[in-house]
Amino acid sequence: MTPAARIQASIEVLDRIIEAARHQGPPADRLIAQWFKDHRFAGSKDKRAIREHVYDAIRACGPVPQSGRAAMLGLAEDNAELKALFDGSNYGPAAIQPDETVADDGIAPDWLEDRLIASGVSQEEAESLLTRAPLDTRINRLKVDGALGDLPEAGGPIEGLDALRFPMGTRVEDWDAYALGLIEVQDAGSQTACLAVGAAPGDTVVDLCAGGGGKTLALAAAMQNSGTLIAADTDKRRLSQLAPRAERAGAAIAETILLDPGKEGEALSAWKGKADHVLIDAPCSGTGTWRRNPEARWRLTPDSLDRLTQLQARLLRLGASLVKPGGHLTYVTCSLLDEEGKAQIAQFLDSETGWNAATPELPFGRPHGHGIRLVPHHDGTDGFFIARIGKAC
Ligand SMILES: C[S@@+](CC[C@H](N)C(=O)[O-])C[C@H]1O[C@@H](n2cnc3c(N)ncnc32)[C@H](O)[C@@H]1O
Repeated sequence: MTPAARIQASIEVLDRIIEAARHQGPPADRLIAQWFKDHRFAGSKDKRAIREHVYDAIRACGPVPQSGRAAMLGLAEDNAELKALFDGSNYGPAAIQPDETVADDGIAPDWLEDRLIASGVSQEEAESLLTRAPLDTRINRLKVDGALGDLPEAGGPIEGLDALRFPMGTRVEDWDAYALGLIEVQDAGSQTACLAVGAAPGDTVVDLCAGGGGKTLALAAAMQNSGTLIAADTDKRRLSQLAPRAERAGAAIAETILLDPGKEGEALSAWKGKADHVLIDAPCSGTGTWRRNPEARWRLTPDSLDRLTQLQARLLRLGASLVKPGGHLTYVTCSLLDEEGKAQIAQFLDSETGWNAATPELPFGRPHGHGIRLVPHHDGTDGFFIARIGKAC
């Protein structure tokens, strides 16, 4: 494909992504993969270039762009080389017309930018949400005693964690060490959240929103496969990913429970007041993960955010009911919006007696309300709010 044809292809892909963002359709990654499947003539260099153009354009547009072409024109505004490719050549994009619509730049749709500002997120911090994330891995201590053997790439140790960082796009999934469960892909922020829980061998731990089990596996390792570890979620598809992952990681104690939305407490009644630790990795807006899913900011609406904050408050109360006297609850969101983090914990502590803030010293993050906040700009991790609260004895 010519460079101009790659731009036109990127415009077509962006059209699909914009349409999907407006109607809660498939995520960008899946749409890009589908486009490549439908256009087999695209070679590996073409694919790499198209993927890069598409993600650069998504990052460049704050609000949802009017069209793929408007998004690409927005990206080309400060890039003369890119602009020159709008040359009307065969398979390339038509020449730029005077008064053509150009998408707005910015961090996010206006209402969402306002919410970030209201949550005390600085311009620098907000911009860091749209940078590119490295690939972090956790060394699985259920399988690795001492030093990890040689890997195809060296990776840099992440201070404060038992972890290695690789450049973005490193294909660790192709490595033997990954297939053998010696390393797990997990952002350093997620690893920090697992550390906050403070799970130890012999404990009873409930991972209330376990999803595919990324944090469950880290908890099993912290517990050295000793104790009770419940992984619960309402999403059958995600929860079903845990068994093969646990097998690979040697996480023998993870037990899954599929929850019925609205009736979660019934399935968990056996653990009421019994858990040493409850982790709530709550469903959230994901504003802290825009480095990986930049188009997620086009999908969020004030209504969907309201629904999420209501669900978070409900899950917080449900999780708290499982904690035994003297036990702890760790509440986590990969979001920098205070209504999903700092304010949730403040409201809980204001309205419930017998609980106190107990967030431990962690390798990343700065104090934020009763917890800590991690931001790519400061911590090099995804954005997170993490708070641990303790129940009186
Ligand atoms: C941030 S994700 C969890 C990611 C997971 N802990 C990990 O480390 O991979 C939030 C999860 O909450 C789950 N969820 C949504 N509503 C829920 C509910 N009512 N009860 C329990 N889990 C719920 C979602 O299905 C999703 O898997």
